[in-house]
Amino acid sequence: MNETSPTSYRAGYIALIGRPNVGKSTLMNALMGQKIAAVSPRPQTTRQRQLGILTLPEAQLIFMDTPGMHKPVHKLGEYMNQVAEDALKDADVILWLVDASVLPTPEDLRISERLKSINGLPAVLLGLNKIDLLNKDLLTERTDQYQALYSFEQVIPFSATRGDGRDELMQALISRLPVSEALFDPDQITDLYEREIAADLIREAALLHLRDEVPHAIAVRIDEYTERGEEGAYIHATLFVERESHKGIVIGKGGEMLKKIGSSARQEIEAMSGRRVFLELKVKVNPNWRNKPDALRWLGYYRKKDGQ
Ligand SMILES: Nc1nc2c(ncn2[C@@H]2O[C@H](COP(=O)(O)OP(=O)(O)OP(=O)(O)O)[C@@H](O)[C@H]2O)c(=O)[nH]1
Repeated sequence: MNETSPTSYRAGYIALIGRPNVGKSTLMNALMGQKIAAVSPRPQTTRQRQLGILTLPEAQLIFMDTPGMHKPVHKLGEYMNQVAEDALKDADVILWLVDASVLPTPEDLRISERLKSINGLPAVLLGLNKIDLLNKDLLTERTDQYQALYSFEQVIPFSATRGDGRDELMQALISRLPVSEALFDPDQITDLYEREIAADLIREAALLHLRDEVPHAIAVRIDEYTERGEEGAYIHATLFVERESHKGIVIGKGGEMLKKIGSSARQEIEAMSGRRVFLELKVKVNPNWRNKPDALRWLGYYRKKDGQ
């Protein structure tokens, strides 16, 4: 097969869906060979849709990493669910990821009901992730349990962290993309600007270091992102929390916590951007920001498509 032939090249969109914490961002980062999506052990790390563009000699795979589908409890939650649904309609193939190490949950059931309620969906593949945590004898049984949820075109067991099944997964996806020329420049790997990625990495560092009740109420705004030539980049960012008490927790005793968050985030941003970074963080209270449409808008959580 001639790899450059326009009649054999494939390109298209792959929607990654699944309940929070099943490994969508981990898979995307692993396939891309670099970190472009925030990953953390806490659910709902991914808030906005973002593209990961992987250009290979035979195909261009455009991954849409979507926020985990969950029951919305505030406006931000509603926004996140809407983003996920939009991605489904735009996709050429849907990859529904589940955590094979556990039984299907009520949230998985909700997703299956949602998919069944949308007409004219593209092919839906089941990605059984985290098989490294599953006893091999259980794989068939677990596959049956998930297949009972939806009539999938194909089931692919894999492990995003260990790499098992990754080639099969890639082949399954590529074979379902339309024959097309590349849709993005081969050098482009994401549609997010570096500063948006940096904001996500700072939020991720905060999620990793903080205790349960605070993290979801944190938003990050990049106030300044300046190139300083050979010296690297200077970034000033504000972490918004909902309560005065949370501000104290984020800053920590003698500023220790904020220092830790800043130091982890700086290392991640340096790895992502390939240059030195000077990072300054500040914490501000914006009460109940998750329920304020104007705050959501200036923090970037509006639906770009509708211009809302
Ligand atoms: N053991 C194991 N852990 C995994 C695997 N894939 C992902 N994880 C872990 O699962 C957790 C959640 O991963 P994420 O990639 O953030 O999950 P997500 O589905 O993007 O989550 P949201 O952003 O909340 O929607 C992280 O701690 C990952 O390291 C896997 O194949 N095996």
